[in-house]
Amino acid sequence: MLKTQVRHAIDPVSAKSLDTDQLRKHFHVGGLFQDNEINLVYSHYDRLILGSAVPNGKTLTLDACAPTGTPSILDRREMGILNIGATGNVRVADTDYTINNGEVLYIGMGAGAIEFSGDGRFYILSAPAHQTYPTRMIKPADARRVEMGARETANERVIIQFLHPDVCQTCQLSMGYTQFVQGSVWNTMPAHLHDRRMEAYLYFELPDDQRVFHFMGEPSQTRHIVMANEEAVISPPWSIHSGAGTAAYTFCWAMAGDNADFTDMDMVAMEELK
Ligand SMILES: O=C[C@H](O)[C@@H](O)CC(=O)C(=O)O
Ligand SMILES: [Zn+2]
Repeated sequence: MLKTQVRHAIDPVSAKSLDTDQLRKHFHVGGLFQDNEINLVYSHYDRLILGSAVPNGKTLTLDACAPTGTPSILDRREMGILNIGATGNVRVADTDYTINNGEVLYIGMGAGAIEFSGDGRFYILSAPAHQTYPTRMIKPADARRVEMGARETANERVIIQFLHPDVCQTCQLSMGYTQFVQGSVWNTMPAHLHDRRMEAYLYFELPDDQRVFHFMGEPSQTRHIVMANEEAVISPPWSIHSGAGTAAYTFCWAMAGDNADFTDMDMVAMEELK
């Protein structure tokens, strides 16, 4: 079963006035990863689609998706899929790809219908594309690893870059995940902005009774959204995106927009945060 929802873009002036419920309605994405369902959220920030497929032993097919208006979802789009569950299978254009936990499949524009099966919990990301790049599997050993932070500041972590210009060519999608060294809980602090690109985070591998306080908003108007395991949050181009967990976790980040240069970000000085 395919379920879709659309989230319109909110400007920073409007966002200042939102209360907790309204902030969550616009930016927080809960209820993903339901057995036997494909759940997609079509965001108007750079038209990124994020979502999930949990085949739970059956076969789930993703083909037409009403918000894109095309016969098949990838007619004018590219896709990245991360498996956060047990080993599963994705079938694209008559080829079967076995995807283990922590591996990423890139699917180029025009691939046609996508079939999910096996025991995977698939996190799906898709952005508009202008040309076809080859569909391919990317394992953690093929990805770029960037070590960041320090134990003293509780932000020691490794950023593992899968859809990155040095690893896998894409039109605009960039994607990977960040893992923590034990005891570190802060992601993306010091914070940054990149008005050229929106971003989405999926928090996972977080114990069910723990939470991540995700920080968003303009640097001088920060707000927090409390995140549980396997929940996602949409980060507008004008917003910081940072989090602190009450326990360790992993998170998948993905971006769409202009300039796929990962390092093209504007750091926010601590004194600017309010
Ligand atoms: O623009 C890049 C993204 O915000 C993330 O890659 C940041 C991140 O994974 C981290 O600092 O832990
Ligand atoms: Zn970022």
